[in-house]
Amino acid sequence: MTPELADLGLAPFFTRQLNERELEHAALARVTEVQRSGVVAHDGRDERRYALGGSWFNLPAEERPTVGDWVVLNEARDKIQRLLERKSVFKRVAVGSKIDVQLIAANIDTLFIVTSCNDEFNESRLERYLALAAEAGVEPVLVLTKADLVEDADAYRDRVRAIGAHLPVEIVNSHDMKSLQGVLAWVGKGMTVALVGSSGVGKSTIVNSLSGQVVLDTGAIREHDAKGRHTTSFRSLHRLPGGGLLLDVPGMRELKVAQLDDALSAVFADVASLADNCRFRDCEHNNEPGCAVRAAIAAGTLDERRLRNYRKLLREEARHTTSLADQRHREKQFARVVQQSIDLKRRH
Ligand SMILES: Nc1nc2c(ncn2[C@@H]2O[C@H](COP(=O)(O)OP(=O)(O)OP(=O)(O)O)[C@@H](O)[C@H]2O)c(=O)[nH]1
Ligand SMILES: [Zn+2]
Repeated sequence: MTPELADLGLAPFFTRQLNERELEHAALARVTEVQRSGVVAHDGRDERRYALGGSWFNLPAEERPTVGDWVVLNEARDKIQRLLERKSVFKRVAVGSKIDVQLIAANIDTLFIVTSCNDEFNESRLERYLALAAEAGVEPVLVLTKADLVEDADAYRDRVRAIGAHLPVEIVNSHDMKSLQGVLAWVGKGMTVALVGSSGVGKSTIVNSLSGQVVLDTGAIREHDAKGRHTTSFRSLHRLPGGGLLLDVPGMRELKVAQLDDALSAVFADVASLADNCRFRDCEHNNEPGCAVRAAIAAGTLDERRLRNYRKLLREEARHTTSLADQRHREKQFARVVQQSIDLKRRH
């Protein structure tokens, strides 16, 4: 594989998926834009459009290429043959008469969850983003901006620690490259990052600072100059001077809760494990006797807000999964829970 592909984020995770024939003859490309009946992809030399034939559109949306995907080209390098398995994927789930999945971006390594050291800071919103990152399979890094405008930025670090003791946190002034060194460490060579966060928290400012100069929007690969300062941009994928790639698609900025299921119990593992200790297996943590969750709230070791937000996200999640099959499954599960609690009461 050419070094240019490594610059585009090609990693062993992807090359391992190639068969022998492909390893010898095929070329790879990374998708930089999705269009109505084709995609734009970069093969390490050029960025060009590839038409997608009708057979691609018979596939579910999740099996069609999205920005960030790696694809195998034919030997003539004019057609996409297949899609490589993804390391991670962000998707949006719209629920109407049927569930409609829309892919936003694939193969992001790190998600910068950007928030400011001021009133914009909101634990519940951060938990929502953390759940999204977990669902997508992406490592989250919390970036707290506007540290230069407050006395005690570390207080915000503590508030993040209360959500997750091991979450990586970077406290920055987005205008000041010196304070962005910690952030820079997450965008090493070949790493693909994306940013989410409310409007005005400083996402664009961070990108401009990291880029060191205006992000070029031409497609051609430019050689790094002697000082390695040039930034190159391929549609939605911007190459940063440090060797990392920034994936910037409109959909990322408006990310909402997708299908969260397991991700929620991961982000709220503390609540879930407390609930394991409730006397009743179907405890709703209201006023039931022997409720371990209520006990933790009373003891001050669990924030009631956290329980509320967990419930709210669970409810949203429930609304998102309303296909008939799922409904039946839920009904069965519910019947089982009811039976369990009847059994439990009999035994007491
Ligand atoms: N003092 C200070 N100002 C900042 C910092 N980060 C961002 N700003 C300012 O905040 C404003 C908004 O920053 P943007 O980078 O445009 O925010 P954004 O997140 O990209 O916003 P959207 O494009 O609406 O999503 C600008 O005026 C920035 O100069 C910071 O760390 N310190
Ligand atoms: Zn309980």
